[in-house]
Amino acid sequence: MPKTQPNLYAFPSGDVLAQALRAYVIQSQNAGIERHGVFKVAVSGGSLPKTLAAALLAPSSGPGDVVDFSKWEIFFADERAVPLDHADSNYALVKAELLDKLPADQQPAAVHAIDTTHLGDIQELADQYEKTLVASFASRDSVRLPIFDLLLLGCGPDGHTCSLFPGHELLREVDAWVAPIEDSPKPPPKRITLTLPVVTHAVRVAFVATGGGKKDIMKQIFDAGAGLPCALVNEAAGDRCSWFVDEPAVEGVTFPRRAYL
Ligand SMILES: O=C1O[C@H](COP(=O)(O)O)[C@@H](O)[C@H](O)[C@H]1O
Repeated sequence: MPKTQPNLYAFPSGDVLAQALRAYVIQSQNAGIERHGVFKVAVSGGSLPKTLAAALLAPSSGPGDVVDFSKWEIFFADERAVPLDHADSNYALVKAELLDKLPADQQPAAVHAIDTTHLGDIQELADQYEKTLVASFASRDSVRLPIFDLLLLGCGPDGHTCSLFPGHELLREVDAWVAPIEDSPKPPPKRITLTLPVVTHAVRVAFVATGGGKKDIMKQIFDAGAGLPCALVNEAAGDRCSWFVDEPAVEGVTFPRRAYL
């Protein structure tokens, strides 16, 4: 069977990107709710939460354009081993950008932050977060991998995503759902992350990358296929993977763009 390609959607402005991202997330939300009554989504930190908030907090334009946070079960694609109110915490960022801005009747069904009693032992931190996934996605014996409805990911300027870094041995992890990393090249060094098999098994994976600072790595990911973590996701997920980028981020990239309809 021929391998499918990821969808590369490039937009002239952040506003247009946010509108398309909103439509895509709502489509994914509705499919998840239809499938199992909730929407199981994992989010990243970095630059993503701000763009996501711009997309999701916009007023609804009609009955087909409804973000129903009360059906959302939110997980973290990766997290830093810091307290939940620390400036480096991905949870703190998502809370400040998005969760704190939701009205009382639109609080998510669940927000799965890390259990901070395990900050000193990141293997334990990862194990505990994996147990959180097991509790939501059924037991590890009956489900080989959790299948998220959607992963909302960023792409670092080195091609990392989640806390999966180029050339790191964690890219070869095949068993664990959640893994610790002690030597992240980007600070802080201690983190936990969803593993590559979990990322690539999601129903949908969406990357958001904006700004000219990403154009060199985007060329490597799309035109050179250089074995970078983001490129590995593209390769394994194919057309289940969609990129929402602005024009500066893909300047010089020859990989064909698709129109977002
Ligand atoms: O360290 C991290 O970086 C990536 C990418 O961040 P960005 O600011 O370049 O978009 C992010 O997706 C990840 O969650 C975070 O822990």
